[in-house]
Amino acid sequence: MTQIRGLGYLRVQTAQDLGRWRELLIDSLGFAEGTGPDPEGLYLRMDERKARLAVLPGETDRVLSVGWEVRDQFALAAVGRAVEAANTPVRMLSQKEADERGAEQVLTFDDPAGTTVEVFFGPVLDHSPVVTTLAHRFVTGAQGMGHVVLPTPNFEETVEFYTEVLGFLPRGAVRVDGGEGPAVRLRFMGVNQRHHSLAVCPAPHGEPPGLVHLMVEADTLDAVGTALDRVTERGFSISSTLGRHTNDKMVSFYVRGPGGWDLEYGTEGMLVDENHYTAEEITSDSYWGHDWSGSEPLAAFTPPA
Ligand SMILES: Cc1ccc(O)c(O)c1CC[C@@H]1C(=O)CC[C@]2(C)C(=O)CC[C@@H]12
Ligand SMILES: [Fe+2]
Repeated sequence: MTQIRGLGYLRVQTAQDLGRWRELLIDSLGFAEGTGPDPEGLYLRMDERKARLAVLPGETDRVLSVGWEVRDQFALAAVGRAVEAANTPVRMLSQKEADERGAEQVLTFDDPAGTTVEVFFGPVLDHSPVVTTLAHRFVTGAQGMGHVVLPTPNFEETVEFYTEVLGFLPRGAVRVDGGEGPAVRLRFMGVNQRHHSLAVCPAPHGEPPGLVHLMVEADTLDAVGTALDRVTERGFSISSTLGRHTNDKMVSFYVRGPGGWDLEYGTEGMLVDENHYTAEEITSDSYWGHDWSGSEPLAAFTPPA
């Protein structure tokens, strides 16, 4: 049994205009503005948490850390022991660093792809109303913040680490090789009723930004449709049109953010019942829609210049 309860937060660095990020995240996708220690940073709320997403100014566009939540200090200690037993060095963040992340205590280590993982307990709440420009709610709670798709240059090792060391449950796969030659799969993994909180995707170069997409879920199709109108009006590039996925049944679209990775914005994701679920291989990403033909190349898959 995994100790990890869900995706808790995501911290990214950006070299791009924070005003443009604001147009995307707050004005279009309906994130609520939160607060945090960096006066130049953008802190986004989805619920009663202080900040679920932090976009912080820096030299390059890259993921700073992916934050996974555990129940309490005992679960955090158990994760620390498991990671150390796998010969991966771990470090406890300082009080100041934990405060910056809005958590009581945070453990950090690198995954085999080089992504900085943070595991935390005791998220700090902000009880002020979550004021969004879409008048909707984000689906979080026991399903966590959403899901991330991480690129990795050493796929098998990365999947083993998340499943065998951190205890993520396999939640199926999709072949991305066109069916010929050696199988190349994108693998989905879950830790709660959300079908996947994590997917890992083979990427040859291990290039920044170290992220393929972040998915967040809204409670209504109207919020998703309205968000799609807004990103289109504001001239953001639509990586994929609206469609319904075959595995998690999510209706979503993908929009390219200023950082070279996508935000997937969806609704109607299924709830997995672990008593009956088995990991399946899907042969199409969607029942309908999800036309990727207009997508600009993802930074994570673009070879270094
Ligand atoms: C297949 C699928 C199901 C549920 C999801 O939340 C989800 O993001 C995906 C992946 C969608 C998409 C794909 O299938 C083809 C390969 C793609 C374009 C990528 O390289 C990243 C997203 C992938
Ligand atoms: Fe996704």
